[in-house]
Amino acid sequence: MLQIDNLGKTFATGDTALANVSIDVPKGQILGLIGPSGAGKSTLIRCINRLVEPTEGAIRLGDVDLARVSARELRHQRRRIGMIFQEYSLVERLTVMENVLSGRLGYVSFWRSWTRRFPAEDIQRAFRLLDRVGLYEQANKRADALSGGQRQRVGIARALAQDPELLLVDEPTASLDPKTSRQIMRLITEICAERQLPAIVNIHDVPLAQQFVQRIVGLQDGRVVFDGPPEGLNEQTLTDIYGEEDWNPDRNDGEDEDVTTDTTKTGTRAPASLQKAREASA
Ligand SMILES: Nc1ncnc2c1ncn2[C@@H]1O[C@H](COP(=O)(O)OP(=O)(O)OP(=O)(O)O)[C@@H](O)[C@H]1O
Repeated sequence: MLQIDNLGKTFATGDTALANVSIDVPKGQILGLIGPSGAGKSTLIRCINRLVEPTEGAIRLGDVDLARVSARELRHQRRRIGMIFQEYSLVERLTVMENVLSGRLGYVSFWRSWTRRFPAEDIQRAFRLLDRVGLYEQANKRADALSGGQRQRVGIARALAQDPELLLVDEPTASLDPKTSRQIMRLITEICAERQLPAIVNIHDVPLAQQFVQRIVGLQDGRVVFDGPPEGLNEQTLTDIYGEEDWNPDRNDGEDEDVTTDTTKTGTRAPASLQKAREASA
């Protein structure tokens, strides 16, 4: 479905953010993108919808190479890609319904979008989506009256309103508490399964990724250093991705403690992040 081939990005500053990145994402697969700060996760997501121009490589969505399409064609192609953002990117003073309908803006005429007069079928679709994300009753509320989790549900419904073939999800839970984060990840994964939608989720929280995604790609310094199932993450592969000191949050908290083999808290020698993921899914 999505085929990223030998993708590279070097910024004008000379910083190489991505090098030789090749990833295929089949229909319905949810891929969690992990890696330390500066590894290139956002750049990869932004190259796919060409918010950042790739320096080399191909990004095929179906049979269209998004890296090669003209600016005019790109507007059309972007309708095929739904985006979900960390900070929701809602229009706060508009209602929930209006925010969801804004996902249809790429499909309606200039006049309709300017006057915000959407076809009846778009409104029906928006109600169905609000029902699916559990916000049917909130349709007429202003976005700024919602909780963070509810706002993210609006963001999900808006992305789906454009009937995308691919979801790009950038840190969807970074502003949410742990329970709401799990609810949002569960909703995204269920919806992807229902619609056979492929998704790339940029996610900092490794245990959360392990709990919900089917495949993990680890970036380090712009290169893919891990590509496999969540069970493939272990002390060695996490060290490949995050470096010697950085992948275990417990280790960072305690200056001199060596907690990678801490048996007091976990009762096992499993890396803490893996242990947390097991606990969360238990
Ligand atoms: N506009 C830019 N100009 C120059 N360099 C940039 C630009 N945007 C990103 N970079 C560089 O590209 C590299 C990858 O950055 P990117 O933001 O993609 O990383 P990231 O993995 O998303 O990090 P984080 O988790 O902190 O968001 C970094 O070295 C960064 O400094």
